[in-house]
Amino acid sequence: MAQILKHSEILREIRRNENIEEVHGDIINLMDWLAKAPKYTIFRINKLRKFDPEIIEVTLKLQCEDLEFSRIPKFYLLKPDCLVLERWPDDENMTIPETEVIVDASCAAAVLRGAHVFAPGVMGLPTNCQLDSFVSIYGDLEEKCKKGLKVQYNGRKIFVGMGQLKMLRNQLYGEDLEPSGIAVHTIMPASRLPVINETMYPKGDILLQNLPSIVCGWVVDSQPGEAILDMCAAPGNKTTHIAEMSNDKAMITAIDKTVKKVEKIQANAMAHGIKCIKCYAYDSTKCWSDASTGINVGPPFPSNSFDKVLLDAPCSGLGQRPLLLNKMTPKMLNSYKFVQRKLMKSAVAVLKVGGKLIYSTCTITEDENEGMVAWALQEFPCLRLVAAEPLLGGPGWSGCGLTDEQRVLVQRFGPEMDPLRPVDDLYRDTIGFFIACFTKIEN
Ligand SMILES: C[S@@+](CC[C@H](N)C(=O)[O-])C[C@H]1O[C@@H](n2cnc3c(N)ncnc32)[C@H](O)[C@@H]1O
Repeated sequence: MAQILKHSEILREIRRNENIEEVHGDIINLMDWLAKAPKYTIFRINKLRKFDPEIIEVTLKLQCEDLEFSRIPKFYLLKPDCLVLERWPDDENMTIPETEVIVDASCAAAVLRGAHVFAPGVMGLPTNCQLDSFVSIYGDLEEKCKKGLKVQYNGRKIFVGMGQLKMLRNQLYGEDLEPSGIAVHTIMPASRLPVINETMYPKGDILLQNLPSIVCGWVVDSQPGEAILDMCAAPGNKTTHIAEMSNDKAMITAIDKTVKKVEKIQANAMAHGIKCIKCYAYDSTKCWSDASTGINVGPPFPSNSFDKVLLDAPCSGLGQRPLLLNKMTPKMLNSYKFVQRKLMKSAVAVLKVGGKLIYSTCTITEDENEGMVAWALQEFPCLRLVAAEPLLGGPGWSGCGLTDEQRVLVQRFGPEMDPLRPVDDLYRDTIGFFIACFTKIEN
């Protein structure tokens, strides 16, 4: 349970309700939910390319034969740009091999979401293993397993799946060795999510993306000809989505802090066959200056420049699932709202009157979500909160500075069931995420 948060004081920072007794049960449920993988795998489909679902069907049928199962998981297009894959049926039995491979916590989390085990994540492997033998994959929950362990690991560990060994000890451990590539080919994660990945398609055709991130693109709803600023864009997963939604016809400006990060956005755009994105390495907290002449020369930009601004803010990232290990301290957790406020200030300045500002985070804390919305509405009287449509996630938390009328305008993706808006299981069993949408009514 709440062991995933090393610092129990963090619980108080997540939801600052004065009556902590009242919300304690909710927070414990939230921690349990965070520790598990979502029940669905989601891929974003590149609308600019033709998508062939048969590749997935054929792959799943082959896996089904290997596993000696009788049927494949369900999969379907939720929308033309969103593919949903369900889990392997629960009544099909999985065998658990005796040989144990120990992997680090982030690798274990990836396996639970259907990934293979890559060499740098392998902490322990017995000496007498055979290539292609079947192994059980365990995640080290305490970071106490020494790299290269030869014997059984007896620390706190969690079974995350079974697979087939593709590398031996001499390829994984040794001085001056920097191993790369797949060390264990995952066959069946403990979550029963299918092992399907982007490499089965030409680069840029499909992208593994969490459903709320895709919803965020739908909220931006980019149209051809619109001037759109993506203030915190790297690696460009939402930037490429909004470009694709506009059929590569919006005028998108993407910013991130460093040249390296901007190169990632450019590579992503190229793989997706997108031309309508201009990228800049810049500090978005300073992306506004009235001495500037226009948006085409890059930041800083004049006031009232963009039809839409996406502020997908740097955040504490506590919505990631499964969250198996977390080193966040209360001090770190408290630091994010300050940069978010600075970014919000620039976002409001460069947004046109009548324009749309979309604020999002992949975290669960009140301060970074409802708290930011309440702060922005108080700080910028020119802003009005509008419905972040399509409203697919739940309403914002109560007791966090928003009225019920305001709570239903935002989207909080989490396990809560709020009578203000029932939410379909598909949109509840995602990562923790938050989206709010504002419009600027005057200067
Ligand atoms: C949540 S991630 C963005 C993810 C991205 N929108 C996507 O969907 O692929 C936040 C990003 O904000 C960037 N960032 C943080 N502070 C920034 C600043 N002052 N100016 C510009 N970018 C910043 C980080 O480098 C990071 O890439």
